[in-house]
Amino acid sequence: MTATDCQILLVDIEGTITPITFVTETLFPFVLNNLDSFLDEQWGTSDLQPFIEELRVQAGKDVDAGLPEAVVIPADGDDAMKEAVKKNIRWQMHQDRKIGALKSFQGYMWKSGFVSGELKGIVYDDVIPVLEQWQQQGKKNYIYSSGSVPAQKLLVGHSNHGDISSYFSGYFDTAVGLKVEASSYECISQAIGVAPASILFVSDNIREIEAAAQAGLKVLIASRPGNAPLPESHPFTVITSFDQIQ
Ligand SMILES: CSCCC(=O)C(=O)COP(=O)(O)O
Ligand SMILES: [Mg+2]
Repeated sequence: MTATDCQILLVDIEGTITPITFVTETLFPFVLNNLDSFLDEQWGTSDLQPFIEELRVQAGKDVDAGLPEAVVIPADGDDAMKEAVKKNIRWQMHQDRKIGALKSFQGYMWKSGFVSGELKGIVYDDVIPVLEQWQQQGKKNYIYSSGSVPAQKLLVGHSNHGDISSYFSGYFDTAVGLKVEASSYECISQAIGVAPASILFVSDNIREIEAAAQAGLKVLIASRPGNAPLPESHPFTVITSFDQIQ
C-alpha cells in the first residue's frame, strides 16, 4: 500500500504544516510577553481556574518526579500562588515542554490574540492543495499535535489562508498520549475507525515517526527550513513540500 492508498492524512503542526519560527518567534513570545498582565487581569475568574488547577497538579507530579528546578504551585489562591504560576510557566516554556497542562494554558492565552487578529496562523502554501485533494477524493484530514485541540482549532480557523478548518475532520492532542509513544497512534486509529495502515502520518520529529511506524501507520518526515537536523541514516522517506506526497 502506498501513501495515496491511505484513507486518512494525519498531520503534525509545528515543523510540518507550520514553520517552527511561527511558534517560537510569534506564539511563544505572545504568552511570555503578556503573561503577567494576563494573569493579573484574569486571576480569580472561573474561566481561568481549570487551567491553573491543571498546572498545579502537573507541578506536584514534577516535584514528586524530582525534576530539577520544578516550581511548586501552592493551592491557596493568593498572590504567592499567582507568582508561582508565572514562574512555573516560564520554567516550562524555557524547556519547550510538550505537557498537556502547559499546552492547554498557552491555548487559552492565544485565544484573544487569534480572535482579535493580532495572531494569524501560518500554514505553508503547499499544504492547502493536498488537504483539498484528499478531501475531494473522499479521504479525510486530521491533526495530531502537542498543541491543545482548542489551540489547533484557533490556528487553522485564523490562518494566512483564512479559515481552513473545513479541511479537517478531527483533531488530536496529547490527551490520547504522547506523540513519541506507539500506543497514541493505536488510540487515534481506533478513534477514527480505520486500520493503522490506512493512515499516513507526516511529522518533522523522527521519534514521533518511529512511534507511528511502530503502530503500523504509513509515515513521511517533513523537512522544513529551520527544522532540527535528522540523523544521517534512517529508513524513512523525507519530503520538503506536501506536493511530494504521492
Ligand atoms: C496551535 S499548536 C501550537 C504549537 C505548539 O505549541 C506545539 O507544541 C506544536 O507541537 P507539534 O506537536 O505540532 O510539533
Ligand atoms: Mg512537530
